[in-house]
Amino acid sequence: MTFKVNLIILYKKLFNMLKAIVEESEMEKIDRKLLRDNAISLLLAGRDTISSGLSWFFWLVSTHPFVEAKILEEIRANFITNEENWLITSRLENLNKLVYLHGALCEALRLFPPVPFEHKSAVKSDILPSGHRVNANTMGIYSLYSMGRMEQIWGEDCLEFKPERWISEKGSIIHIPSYKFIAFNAGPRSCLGKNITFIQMKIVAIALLCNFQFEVVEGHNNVYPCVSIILHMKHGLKVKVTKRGIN
Ligand code: HEM
Repeated sequence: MTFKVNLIILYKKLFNMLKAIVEESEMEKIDRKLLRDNAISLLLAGRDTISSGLSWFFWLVSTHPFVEAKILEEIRANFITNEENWLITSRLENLNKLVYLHGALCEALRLFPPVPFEHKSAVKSDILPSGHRVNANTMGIYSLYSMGRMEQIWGEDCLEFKPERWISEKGSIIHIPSYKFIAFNAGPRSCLGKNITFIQMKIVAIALLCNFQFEVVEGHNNVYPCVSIILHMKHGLKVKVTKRGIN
């Protein structure tokens, strides 16, 4: 399918970039192993995370018809949508126009962060703003899942799926600091693939939403996360898929 080809092209570009960096550097002789390991970690880091994020995104969209309609309206307004031409969508400047879709993706990642918990260790003993003392090497585990749903952080409507939360009055995306929107972690070891994630998720979302409608199968009410390193759906997502044309 076209979107699969697009992702392969993206990864090929990524691999060639890494190759060029190694070839151009003085360390040319090193380490094809370094190159291999970096390419593999980029591929692995972006596989289950994106698929989990997309599953929750499609579930949220299919259960919020108003949001789905607005996403489709935005795609319709910004793209030529016949199949031959849809490759055009993979251009960055075109994807950047999809502000509402961007907001919907951020909102899905806020409510269902594919990496649901994280840890940090204290280099030396310290006192947290809360007054709690931590000793050197103490490991603190924190829940990205809970942080995405806290009223103190996101306000009274923190449990609602509201792409509008991310959009300013002027219609542009509101920048939210990574210590608040924590799905990609914050600080020195945060996700290197954040930007490419949005490109990939947008391409898949456009390709699927333009061509198909997804309805959660009646009676499949047990959609909730399983506790694991990646926030998969415990019982998967059963959907009825119907073909549609966007025009
Ligand atoms: C929805 C998609 C994604 C989410 C939610 C996500 C989230 C995260 C998080 C929370 C971390 C920190 C992990 C830790 O501290 O142990 C991380 C690290 C990382 N991510 Fe992602 N990620 C996503 C997609 C991607 C993609 C597509 C790539 C690459 C193509 C990628 C590459 C990396 C790499 C290389 C690191 C390690 C950074 C470091 O340790 O310095 N990620 N990601």
